[in-house]
Amino acid sequence: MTRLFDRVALIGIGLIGSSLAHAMRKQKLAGEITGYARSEATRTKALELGLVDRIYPTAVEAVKNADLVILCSPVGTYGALAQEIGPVLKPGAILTDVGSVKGAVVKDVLPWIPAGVNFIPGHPIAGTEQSGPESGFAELFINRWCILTPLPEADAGAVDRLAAFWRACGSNVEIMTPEHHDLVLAITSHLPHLIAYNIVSTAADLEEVTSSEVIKYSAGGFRDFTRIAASDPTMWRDVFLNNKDAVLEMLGRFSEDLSALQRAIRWGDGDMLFDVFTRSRQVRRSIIAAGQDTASPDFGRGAPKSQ
Ligand SMILES: NC(=O)c1ccc[n+]([C@@H]2O[C@H](COP(=O)([O-])OP(=O)(O)OC[C@H]3O[C@@H](n4cnc5c(N)ncnc54)[C@H](O)[C@@H]3O)[C@@H](O)[C@H]2O)c1
Ligand SMILES: O=C(O)C(=O)C[C@]1(C(=O)O)C=C[C@@H](O)C=C1
Repeated sequence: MTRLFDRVALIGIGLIGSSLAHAMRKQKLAGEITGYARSEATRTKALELGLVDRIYPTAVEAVKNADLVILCSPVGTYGALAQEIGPVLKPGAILTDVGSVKGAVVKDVLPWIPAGVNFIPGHPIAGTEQSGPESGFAELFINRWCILTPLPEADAGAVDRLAAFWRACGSNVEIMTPEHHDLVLAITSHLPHLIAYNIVSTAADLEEVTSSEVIKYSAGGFRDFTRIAASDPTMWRDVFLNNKDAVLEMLGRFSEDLSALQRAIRWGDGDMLFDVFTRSRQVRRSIIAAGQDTASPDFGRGAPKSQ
């Protein structure tokens, strides 16, 4: 793979930042990688793991002369970071992010971006419940979607360069509006996390009553929820605070459907339960048929496609 950017700056070196560093190293996409991390421990770890060539205690130092700047911290931090780095971004540079929400990011970041800098929001639909600089791996983005939500006035050449970057990391790239992204992700990612946090929290309350039986007898279904519910609390707090409208809309729909199931159980409506379960099973089968089952042992083992 060829070098796509001379200098890439990573702002925040956690799961996604470190995975990007690994992917860039593996595919030789960047001449040089710089980083910003707030803690001395993360800065030392990032150098030790070879994730970055140089790492700084301020974002301003990290982004100087960078051709591509990627915000990889929780969504709630982007506005203040953009305000800080906006004045020192290199003219012609691309500023992007990996945040799980897009509308709020545009609102928070855009006001601080000088003319001549290409701000192109992005979101890799790839992750795990792990966090921190040691949790990343180069294959994370392979065969996964990366959604870009460029503004209508975005420079087409810059969008193509960023799309080429994500393809080189192994992803398939899709372009959509921030509003559409937030609505889709509210049901496919945000609500499932809320449900997982809630069911595990309810079970933890019951734990006192059942004295450790929840852990002892946790079967596959509950265990799968605990994996999702082990995701980073700061990241997910910021997701829900910043995608409020779409999540509340989907939560409303979900609650109505849950009430319908509750009613079916109460009144012994087996046909309804059977129909809902049959349709849901079909969704799972479609995901597997589309090759999007990340739990499969073969998922993501292939090499990134060439551009
Ligand atoms: N985890 C996932 O599954 C996933 C998937 C796709 C996108 N995302 C998005 O990627 C971003 C990072 O998530 P992650 O999973 O890598 O989280 P993470 O917790 O592993 O890493 C985030 C890093 O940002 C640092 N950070 C926090 N506040 C900061 C600030 N003000 N300035 C600089 N750094 C700061 C933290 O110390 C941490 O090292 C989030 O915006 C999240 O929405 C996460
Ligand atoms: O696989 C997981 O652990 C994830 O939760 C990844 C996941 C998702 O919901 O699919 C989580 C948040 C993101 O913004 C993108 C991906």
